[in-house]
Amino acid sequence: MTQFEDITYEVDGAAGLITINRPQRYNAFRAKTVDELISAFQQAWTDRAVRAVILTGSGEKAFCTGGDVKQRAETGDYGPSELGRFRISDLHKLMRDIPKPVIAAVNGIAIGGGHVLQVLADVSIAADTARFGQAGPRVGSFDAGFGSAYLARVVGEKKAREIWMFCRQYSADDALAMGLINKVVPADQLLTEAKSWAADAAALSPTAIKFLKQSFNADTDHQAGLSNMAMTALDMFGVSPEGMEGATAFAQKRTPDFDSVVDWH
Ligand SMILES: CC(C)(COP(=O)(O)OP(=O)(O)OC[C@H]1O[C@@H](n2cnc3c(N)ncnc32)[C@H](O)[C@@H]1OP(=O)(O)O)[C@@H](O)C(=O)NCCC(=O)NCCSC(=O)c1cc(O)c2ccccc2c1O
Repeated sequence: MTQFEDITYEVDGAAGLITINRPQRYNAFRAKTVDELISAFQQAWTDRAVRAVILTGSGEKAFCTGGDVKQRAETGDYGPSELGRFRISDLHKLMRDIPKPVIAAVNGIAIGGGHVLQVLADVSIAADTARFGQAGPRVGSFDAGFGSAYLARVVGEKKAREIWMFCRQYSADDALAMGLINKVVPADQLLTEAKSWAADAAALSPTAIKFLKQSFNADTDHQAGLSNMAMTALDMFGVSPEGMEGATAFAQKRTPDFDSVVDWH
């Protein structure tokens, strides 16, 4: 089994269990974390014993809080990576393409790029203590690819626009009511519940599930092109004065002053 630094990966019954393990940063991801997540999802794809993948976060506070904003404030990027590029877009596509159900077990706050991961999971089960939301415009970032377009498919245009344009946080019950997640359970039952969903999937035809997942995806696969363009834009915006003001303000624990740096054209 591959040893990882930022995540853990184990096979538990029919489930490939991937846990983001950076609790000191509320399970925010850096480039290395994303490399490791890709590697774990690829292992799960080819392992016949794995019939569903569970994605969760370590500790009780956070599922994943997206990009590591402190790292970005320090270096303007998400740090070194195996292939020399930040592969979050590849991870998004992999979560969609892996022909097995991806179950997000949301154990705490899912925000920013961490929220996008739970949106892209095939199903999401949340602890009653979990919270949900987007944060990009607060920290000089955005996901104008799957993070916005696919979210709108999940919760509808009005709600998706509210989520991104006001950066509020929502409870697990709110998330369930808007169709953002599939089930809420007491926090101490979260992993048991997610594993039982994986076991249920394991009793079904793998090929039928593969065709169904590919069919569901086909209707939104064009969003991958949008995602490529959005990530190119984000690379440029992230290092702009406005993008950096958001990250720097977060790292310095102050309110961002976007007015002083915005380029109104
Ligand atoms: C998540 C919070 C709302 C929690 O607030 P709370 O008050 O409960 O806790 P603290 O704020 O005190 O946080 C505890 C502790 O964790 C650190 N931390 C939390 N989140 C992050 C993070 N994302 N990066 C680094 N560190 C984090 C926090 O600093 C505290 O540490 P101390 O040492 O001070 O104790 C709140 O923390 C919050 O709003 N967090 C930031 C959420 C956020 O803005 N996420 C990033 C959005 S941008 C993004 O995700 C993104 C995704 C992509 O896919 C990209 C792709 C390409 C380019 C850019 C991308 C990108 O930017």
